Amino acid sequence: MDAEDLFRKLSNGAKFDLKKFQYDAQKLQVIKPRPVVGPFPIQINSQNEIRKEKVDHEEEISELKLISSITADGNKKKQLSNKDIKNKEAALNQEKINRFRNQQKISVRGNDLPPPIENFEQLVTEYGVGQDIIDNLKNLGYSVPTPIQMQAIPVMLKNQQILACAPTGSGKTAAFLVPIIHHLKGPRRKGFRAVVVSPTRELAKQTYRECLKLSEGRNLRIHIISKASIAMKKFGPESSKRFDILITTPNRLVYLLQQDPPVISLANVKWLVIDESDKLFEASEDGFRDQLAVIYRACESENVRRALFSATHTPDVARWAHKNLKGLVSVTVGHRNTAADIVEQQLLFVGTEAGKLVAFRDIVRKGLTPPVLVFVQTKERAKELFNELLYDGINVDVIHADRTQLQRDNVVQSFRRGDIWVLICTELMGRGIDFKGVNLVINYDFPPSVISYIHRIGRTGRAGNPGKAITFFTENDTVNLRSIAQMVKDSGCEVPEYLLKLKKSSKRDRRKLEKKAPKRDRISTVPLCDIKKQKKLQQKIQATKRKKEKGNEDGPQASKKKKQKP
Ligand SMILES: Nc1ncnc2c1ncn2[C@@H]1O[C@H](COP(=O)(O)OP(=O)(O)OP(=O)(O)O)[C@@H](O)[C@H]1O
Repeated sequence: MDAEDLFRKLSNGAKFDLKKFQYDAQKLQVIKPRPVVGPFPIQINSQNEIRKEKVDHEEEISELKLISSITADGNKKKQLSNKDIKNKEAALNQEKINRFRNQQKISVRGNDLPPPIENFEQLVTEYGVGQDIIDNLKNLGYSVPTPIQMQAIPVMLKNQQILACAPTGSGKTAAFLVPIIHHLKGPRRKGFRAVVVSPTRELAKQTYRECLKLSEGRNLRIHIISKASIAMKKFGPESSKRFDILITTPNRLVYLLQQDPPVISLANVKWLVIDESDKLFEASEDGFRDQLAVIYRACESENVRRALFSATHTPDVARWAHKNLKGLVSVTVGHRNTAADIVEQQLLFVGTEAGKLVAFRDIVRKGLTPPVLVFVQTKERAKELFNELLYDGINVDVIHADRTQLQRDNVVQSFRRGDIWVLICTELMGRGIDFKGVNLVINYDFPPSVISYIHRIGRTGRAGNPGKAITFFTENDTVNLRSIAQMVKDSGCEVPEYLLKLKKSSKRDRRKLEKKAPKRDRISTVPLCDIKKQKKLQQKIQATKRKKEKGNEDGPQASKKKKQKP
């Protein structure tokens, strides 16, 4: 009888939720004991350990000094030279650093590596970072650094170029913003000295907001390129001198750079940060990679430093970074390309396309705890599902590339405020977006890649909060199913055994799926006679929303925009 059978027997044959009863299962060795990999629990739990280790380490060093003083008196056989003591001290220090990195699941490669910080105060004492930045961090509720912040901040403070990979929701944004704000000090009227590139406008806006908060009191001029600022011809060689930090999507920046003559200069840029670097390196239809090349060339200063951040790692980016970035330090937290295991994951077989709505309604019937994010593969399907759920009377909205920027902004705001409970979205929202407290992510359509799965489900389980992700799959979703099932299992969640034994999909099929979404039946169960009724309802809702949006535009948003003006 193996341990699992024994466990079942002890529990009267009941099928145990191994995730829920993880502690008992680990004790009975039904599952392997797993260290908590989520960034937040590790560091919070380990604060006492850190203190204890510090004491142990100090004791070791003073013991070393004591031995040497005894030997100096000639009471011991071998006298330790000063050099020996120094070497031994350095070895003990390194051992301590390694132990700490192991605890925090930080692995690091490169030369001249700074030790990780254990608390934000060390930034003041060891790197001369202003207390105002630490206060700003504290005001945001960041009392202890996350593992990526522990290691990436010192690396960037030492002006080293970095390739960083850490789980979704683990605080990468502050990890690159803090050193940049420190380096730039205050406004200089030299034009942009730091650029942060993000794949979507929503993410750029979020980073912009975090940058404003972290740099409060420094008067740095932070700018985000908007359609309006382009239309108003806000840029020009002189006017852009007023700014210090630029946060943007690649296409808008490239548009300005490619004007004849260019209306924006990146000649004084000291830091170029590529957030979601693997996405921006994709040679996709969006042409991100080509756009990135234009930006890269425009940052022509000899001293420009680059920092690449993402939750997922692709060999392409790593190869490029190692080849092109001098003195590169690579920092990885946890295992590469794994799902944040603070998220409880479930793979749900729904048979056919029609089964998805049934399953969704079943989840709603059992009780849905908002906010909920629902991912579909295309904007057409997002609209279809929206119509269905609207008909069900669910408090739902939808975001996709066809909506106007104002609509997109308003939807994001409403979802953040809790006015919308269920938000249907496409891959657009898959990366980087930090909605506080998303309880559930539903992959209504199976993700096109393992990387996409990691980012999508990473919209929940952020900043140490638990989350849940349910992924529907039909009999046609075979590509990547096995890999994703393995990932779910490795995170300690249950998956049906047969999924792990499926045939591995070919590279060609995986590529094909990434390039083109598979054909699926329309999402629609609304009887024809009700369609008219539904359209009317929709028009009514849209009209109310438009009214609201107009109100918002004239109201607080407009005054906020005025405030941000340089
Ligand atoms: N040191 C900290 N202590 C507490 N909360 C933090 C800390 N650092 C960041 N956070 C919070 O954690 C959440 C996730 O941070 P962030 O958006 O930077 O994650 P990320 O690693 O960039 O995620 P993704 O890979 O999905 O883009 C945010 O809500 C942020 O405010």
